[in-house]
Amino acid sequence: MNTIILAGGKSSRMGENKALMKIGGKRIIDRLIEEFIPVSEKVIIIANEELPQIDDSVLILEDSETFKGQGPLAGMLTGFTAAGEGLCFVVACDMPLASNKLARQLEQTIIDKKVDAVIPVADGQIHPLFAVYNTRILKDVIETLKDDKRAVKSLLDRIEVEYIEIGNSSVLRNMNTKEDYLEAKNIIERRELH
Ligand SMILES: Nc1nc2c(ncn2[C@@H]2O[C@H](COP(=O)(O)OP(=O)(O)OP(=O)(O)O)[C@@H](O)[C@H]2O)c(=O)[nH]1
Repeated sequence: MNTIILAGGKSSRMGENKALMKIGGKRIIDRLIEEFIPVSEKVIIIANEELPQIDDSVLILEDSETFKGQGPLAGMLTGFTAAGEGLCFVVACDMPLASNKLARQLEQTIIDKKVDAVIPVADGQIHPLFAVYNTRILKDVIETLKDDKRAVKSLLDRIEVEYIEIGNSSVLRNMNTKEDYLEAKNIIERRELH
């Protein structure tokens, strides 16, 4: 499995690049790289601005010119193209609690069920930006973007998806605002103190 970290958003609600914010003295992007390198053949980051000092083993790419900045689907297009045939785990750069354990569970499910994507559901909410996809859906990603549909949900309507209920999980917590950041920071720093 390859891992694609989506980091090409505008972070407009946060007011600063979410990927580069620090928790416990470490940037969130570096936390994600460390978490997913051990379970990935390749880790690929899709970003639209410079990310300084990233681990040498990680590939950093930009959105394609055609769909630049058009949302997470544009990043998935670049990531799936670079990854080639096979399975890709997609994670947003604003999920500092993301764990490789859950990613591996999703990977096992996509292998067993032979579907196009496996997406976790928590508290009735789907999390397509923490999910495993088979890159054979690349053409569906392109068609969705060409139809000017930017929501990942529009892609899901075209492909075969297995949803897995995982209950109430902080692993899937994402951060859009300063308040979300402080909550995630508290959880992680408290955990790392013990
Ligand atoms: N490559 C790429 N990633 C994106 C793009 N838009 C959003 N993302 C990523 O998708 C994830 C979810 O993004 P959002 O929180 O919805 O959007 P955002 O632009 O980061 O933040 P806001 O500007 O506050 O909406 C984050 O990891 C973003 O970095 C894009 O156009 N290209």
